[in-house]
Amino acid sequence: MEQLAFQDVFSGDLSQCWGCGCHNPHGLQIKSYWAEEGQETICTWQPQDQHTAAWLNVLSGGIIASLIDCHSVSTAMMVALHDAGYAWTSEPPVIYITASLQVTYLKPTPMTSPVTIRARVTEKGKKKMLVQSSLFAQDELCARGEVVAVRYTPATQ
Ligand SMILES: CCCCC/C=C\C/C=C\C/C=C\C/C=C\CCCC(=O)SCCNC(=O)CCNC(=O)[C@H](O)C(C)(C)COP(=O)(O)OP(=O)(O)OC[C@H]1O[C@@H](n2cnc3c(N)ncnc32)[C@H](O)[C@@H]1OP(=O)(O)O
Repeated sequence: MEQLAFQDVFSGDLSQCWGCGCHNPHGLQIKSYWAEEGQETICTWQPQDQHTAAWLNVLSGGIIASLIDCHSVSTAMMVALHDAGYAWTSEPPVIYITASLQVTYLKPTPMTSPVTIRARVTEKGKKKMLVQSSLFAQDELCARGEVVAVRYTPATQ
């Protein structure tokens, strides 16, 4: 049986996210998994020709930022659920959104092979989490990310 990804349990609006919504046909449709339950997460994604920066075989920095954003916020949400003792395999009862996103581009990222992002939560506050990540291509570290994810409470609640 295929392994369940974090994004497979998002439905409704969450499943339409451009970076990670599994029901957005125009989006990146990333899939995130535990590398180590409750601690580290992993996402592997294959770039397509249209994701190029101006040079052929160099991945767009904006796409890299989106990959890091979505994988990191998904990680924050799943770590929050894990810490609260909830199963993460059904629609999440808490939502995190991006408060800040910082990307450091270390090397051009090639597009001929999949990129892999590994993330972990390095600081936990009552309402916010700091998620640090590394993006690799062909086993080389090409970018680093730092995302502040904040628990989102709709105004109507
Ligand atoms: C905005 C509507 C979003 C609708 C939600 C829909 C979908 C959610 C999406 C995804 C969830 C599903 C899967 C995950 C994957 C996808 C990732 C994509 C996510 C996005 O693409 S989403 C769009 C871009 N995103 C925004 O559109 C945010 C606009 N913005 C705001 O909505 C507010 O700005 C908010 C909520 C961020 C904070 O507002 P707030 O009132 O809750 O914050 P508050 O003041 O209470 O702070 C609480 C603690 O966060 C710290 N804090 C706050 N802001 C900070 C910052 N910028 N940097 C560092 N720390 C910060 C404070 O310092 C305090 O920290 P401490 O607790 O330690 O004092």
